[in-house]
Amino acid sequence: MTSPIRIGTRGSPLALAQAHMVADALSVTHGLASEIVPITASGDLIQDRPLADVGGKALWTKELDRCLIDGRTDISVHSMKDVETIRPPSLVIAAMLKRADTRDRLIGAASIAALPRGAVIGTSSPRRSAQLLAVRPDLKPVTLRGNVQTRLAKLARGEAEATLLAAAGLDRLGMDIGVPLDLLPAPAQGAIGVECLAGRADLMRLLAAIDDEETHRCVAAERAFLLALGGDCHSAVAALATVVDGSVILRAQILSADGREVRSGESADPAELAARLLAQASPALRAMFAGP
Ligand SMILES: NCc1[nH]cc(CCC(=O)O)c1CC(=O)O
Repeated sequence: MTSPIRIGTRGSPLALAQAHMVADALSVTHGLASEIVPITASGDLIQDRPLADVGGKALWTKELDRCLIDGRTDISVHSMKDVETIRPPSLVIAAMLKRADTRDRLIGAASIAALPRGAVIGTSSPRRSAQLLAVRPDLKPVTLRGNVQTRLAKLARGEAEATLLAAAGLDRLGMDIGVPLDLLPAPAQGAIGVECLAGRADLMRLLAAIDDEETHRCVAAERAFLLALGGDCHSAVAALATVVDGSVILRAQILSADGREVRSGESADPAELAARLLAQASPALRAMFAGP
């Protein structure tokens, strides 16, 4: 390939940092030049409401997908956590970079236990608020949207006393803040995916060389679990796969919004685990999911 590879990305500082990581990998592995093409996603324009209320994960990918399909970009770089489980059939996630720290970090207190009674916690993630409420029912989750910098600015202005952010994102931004928590993360947290047109065999070959197979297998298992649950952006779902003796083991949980019901389990089979947790769940929790 002679012309630089055009890398479509969202324009937030985190998204740009991730796009540069993919550009570096292509440069190191193949000596290839690339060009970063920032694209505004509809999700970036909506800052005042939880995303779950305005259209979900497609808000992050729709414009990037359009650019690939129209040939304005060659590849898209995504936080895999923000990518819907069902993708357009003409696109394929051809590579995932080696996964970073999968944990959340708490910012604003030394631990969950150290938070003052009734503390206001800024997060728009149903998973994070349910997991917090499961251990501290007195806490008051409030919506806190925007990119990492925006959320931290809102925190500094006193919109909340504390917040949870992904360690991977903070690390990629060079922000050494917060304390890691041992909560089970969102499916695919910490993984960066590279997508291209399924018809571009030339690109798929290049991307295969920067793919981290273990990350890819684990994220695929976490996404298979999400797909089998039939969850949407309102459902609180956590999942983390690891490779143990060559096999993928998935640990996962589904939670009610108030954190009073938590169904957890472990399996080598994502669909089996989804079916098992749904079978254990109360009718109200099960109703949060479309099911297998
Ligand atoms: N939903 C926003 C989002 N998507 C991916 C990351 C962090 C990076 C990652 O998980 O790879 C973040 C920010 C956050 O949750 O703190």
